[in-house]
This record gives sequence, C-alpha cells and structure tokens, in this order.
Amino acid sequence: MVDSKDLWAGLGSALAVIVGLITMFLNIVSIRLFINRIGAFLNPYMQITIHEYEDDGVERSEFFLAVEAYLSKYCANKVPRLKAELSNDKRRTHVSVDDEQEIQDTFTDGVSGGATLQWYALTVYPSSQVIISRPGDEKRRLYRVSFHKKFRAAVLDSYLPNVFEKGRDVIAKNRQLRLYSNSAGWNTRGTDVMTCWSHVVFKHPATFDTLAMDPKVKEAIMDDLRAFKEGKDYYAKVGKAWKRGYLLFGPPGTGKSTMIAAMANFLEYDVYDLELTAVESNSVLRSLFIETTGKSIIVIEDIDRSVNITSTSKEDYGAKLTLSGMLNFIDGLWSACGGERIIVFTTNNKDKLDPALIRRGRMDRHIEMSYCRYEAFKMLANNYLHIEEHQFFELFGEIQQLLEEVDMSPADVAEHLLTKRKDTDACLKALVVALKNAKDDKDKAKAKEQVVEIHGETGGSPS
Ligand SMILES: Nc1ncnc2c1ncn2[C@@H]1O[C@H](COP(=O)(O)OP(=O)(O)OP(=O)(O)O)[C@@H](O)[C@H]1O
Ligand SMILES: [Mg+2]
Repeated sequence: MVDSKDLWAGLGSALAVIVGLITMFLNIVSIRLFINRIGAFLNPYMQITIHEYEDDGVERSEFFLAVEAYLSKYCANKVPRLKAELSNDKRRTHVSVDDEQEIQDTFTDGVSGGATLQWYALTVYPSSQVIISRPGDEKRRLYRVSFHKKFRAAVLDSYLPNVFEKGRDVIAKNRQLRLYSNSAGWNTRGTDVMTCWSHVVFKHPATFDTLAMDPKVKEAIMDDLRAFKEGKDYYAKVGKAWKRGYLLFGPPGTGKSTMIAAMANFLEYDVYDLELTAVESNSVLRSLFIETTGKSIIVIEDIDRSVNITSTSKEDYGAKLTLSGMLNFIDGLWSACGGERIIVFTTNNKDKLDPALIRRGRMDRHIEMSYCRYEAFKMLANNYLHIEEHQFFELFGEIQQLLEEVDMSPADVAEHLLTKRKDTDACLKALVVALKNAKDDKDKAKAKEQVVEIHGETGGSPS
C-alpha cells in the first residue's frame, strides 16, 4: 500500500517540475522576444514584404504585379538576370526580374533627402508536410524591400504609392487592347438567354497619322483626348465624373469608325462596341455598362438607326429600351462606376437625334467628318501612294479644284488610289476621271432641278 502522504508528496514534486519547466520555457520565449526587440531596436533597417497572392490565396495581388512591372521597367538594367515568359495569349514575350536577386532603387524625397532601397525578389516553398491542392501552390513569390528606418514615412506615404502607380501604368501599356462586343447567349446552366460581352484582341491599324481630315481639327481632337487622359486630378478637383462624350457625324465613308480605332490606339484604351439592337431593356443596358472597365471607349454606331429612342418613345411605355434609360446610361451611372471612360456615338443623320441625347455635357464634342477636301486628299495620297504635292503638281492642282466642287467621301477617294497602286500616274488620272463624272452628274441634277423649279413656278409640267 502506498502511503497517501507519499502520494501527495510525489504529485507535488511532479507539479513543481512541470511549473519549473513552463517557467523556463516562458523565460526562454520572453528572452527571445526581448533579444528580438533589442535586435530590431538596434537594427537601423526595416523591411516590407509584398506577397504574390491576396489573403484568399486565389487572386494575384495587384500590388505585387505593379511592383514586378515597376522593377522590370525601371530597375532591370541594374540586375544581371532577367527572365522571359510568354504572355497569356502566347503572342508576346514578357520580361521581368528573375527570382533570388537583389535590386537597388533610389528615390528622393523633399523632406528626408535621397534614400537607397534594396529590393529582393524571393521564392518561398511550403514545408514538405503541406498538401498542395492548387496548381501554383508549390511555390509563392514575394518582393521584399529593405530601407533605413528614418525613411519609413517617406517610403510608406510616397515611394510605395509611386511604385504602384508607375507599375500600373507599365502594365496598362504592355497589355493588348481588346475589342468587346455584346451578344445574346445562354447562361452557364443553359436555362436562360442573357446578353453579355465577349472579346477579341483589338488590332486595327488606323492611327491619327493615317486619318485624312483637316489637320487643325485633327490636332484639336488629339489635344482634347490628351487632356482627358491626363485629367484625373482635374476631374476630381472640379467634382466631375472622369468621362467624355464624342458625337461623330457625317456621311458614310468619311472615317467615323476609323476615327474610333485611331482614338483607341492613341489612348491605348479597350473598345466596347455596344450593339443596341441586342439590348432588350434598360436594366440589361445598365448591367452591360457596369461590366465595362476603365480606360475604355464605349461605342454606339449609327445611334439613329440602332433603336428608336427618340423623345416619342419616352411616352411609349411598352418600349423596353427608352430614351431616359439611355440618358441614365450616359450620365447618371458614370459617377457610380469609377471613370476613365469615353463614349462615342456615330450617326449619318445628326438632325434625327433627340437633342437631349446629344446636348453638351452628355456629348461634349460634336465632330463632323466631312467629304474629302484637298488637305485630306494630300494625306490619303501620302498614305496610299507615298507621294507629295510637288511630285505631281498639275494633277494635284486639278484634283484640288474638283474636290472643291464635288462631294466624294475619303473612302471613295482611297478606293481609287488603291486600284492601280503600282502606277501612281494612272491612279491619279482615274481619280480625276471619277471626280469629273461626279461633277457632270451633279451639274445635270442641278439643271434638272432648275427646270422643275421653272415649270413649277409657271404651273406647267416639264415635257
Ligand atoms: N478620313 C479618312 N481617313 C482615312 N481613311 C478613311 C477616311 N474615311 C474613310 N476612310 C477609309 O474608308 C473606309 C471606310 O471608312 P469608315 O468605315 O471609317 O467610314 P464611316 O464614316 O464609319 O462610314 P459609315 O457611316 O458607313 O459607317 C475605311 O476603311 C478607311 O480605310
Ligand atoms: Mg462606320
């Protein structure tokens, strides 16, 4: 039999040992913490880490991607090793700083003076016990930046936001432009038809250099677009949504669609080509609009023909897509959806449009695309045939005179310049013949009109 006193004594000493061990452990931990703290206190440098994935482990961090783009663009010449990968669409190569490297960057801040920062591109591998459930989980990349503590505020308040901003600009520049169009399709369960965007790579060769029009008007449009693109602070300051509306009007073949492509290439914006006839209602229009992203041009071609949204349809309560829906689309919703969007309407008949739809403030600029006049012709001749006025002085003179009298669209002029490309002289002569024919037709039509007028006035009928 064990004596109960001995039992208690045994338990007591076991407890004392356990308490002793715990105390020792806590001491070690606190000593460690203490040492770490002293170390941190004495270490003049601090670090910030930017992980590749967001906390949810699924989405790649926008900040990480911006840092990667920033370092690749602005610091790549300072590192010995780069890596090249194919872009997602496998059409382009993408160069970035290779892993396990140190990259130095400097920055000057008015308050704290010049700072040197050390970036590290690192890859971390999870311990072997971790079960990998997703592709990409087998390694995680991160960027770590180390700098002197005295720059803490400057790095957090100005250097890192600047890296983010510049990195995002680099990403925007490198990305391929997209052309979105809306169409009706089955939803994923195959139960309902819905309207949604699909996209292809936008590759239109048109630029402002190739667009034939009055150079002064062209320059004014380019200035306007430039001011818009760089106007983020201005729009914020005056409390306006960061958007701009353009109405392009003019006869067929005068370059309205070409102008939109030139705008997209110039601004490096995506294009959303909104087909109104496929939009069943205001709410569909609204959801399509909400899905558009910033840095984009939303286009509605032939707005007068797309849908009957004149004022009369306001009263037509049966119409699902209404003028007021359109007006909301243009102004009301902008403020809710961030900014940097341009909206462009094109039409052959400006007069047919409801004034409410195109009043200034909704459509800020009305741009007339007109028939081909001499300045535009010179540009087309240069683009298509690589010729200048002085080389074909006489023919150019003749064409100049005819273009004053005859309305021919740039599309038609371009067509004549294309047909006999190898023989420049023949091309120009063919154009002169076409212009003369058009002039004859115009003169004949005019004469006929006059005859009708004269007979109309005298009450007789033309024989
Ligand atoms: N101003 C222009 N400068 C250069 N090329 C032009 C111009 N206008 C027309 N073209 C040429 O003519 C073709 C047709 O032009 P575009 O489709 O831009 O005309 P549009 O005004 O949109 O016509 P529509 O009213 O029929 O839609 C283009 O492919 C382009 O090559
Ligand atoms: Mg067009």
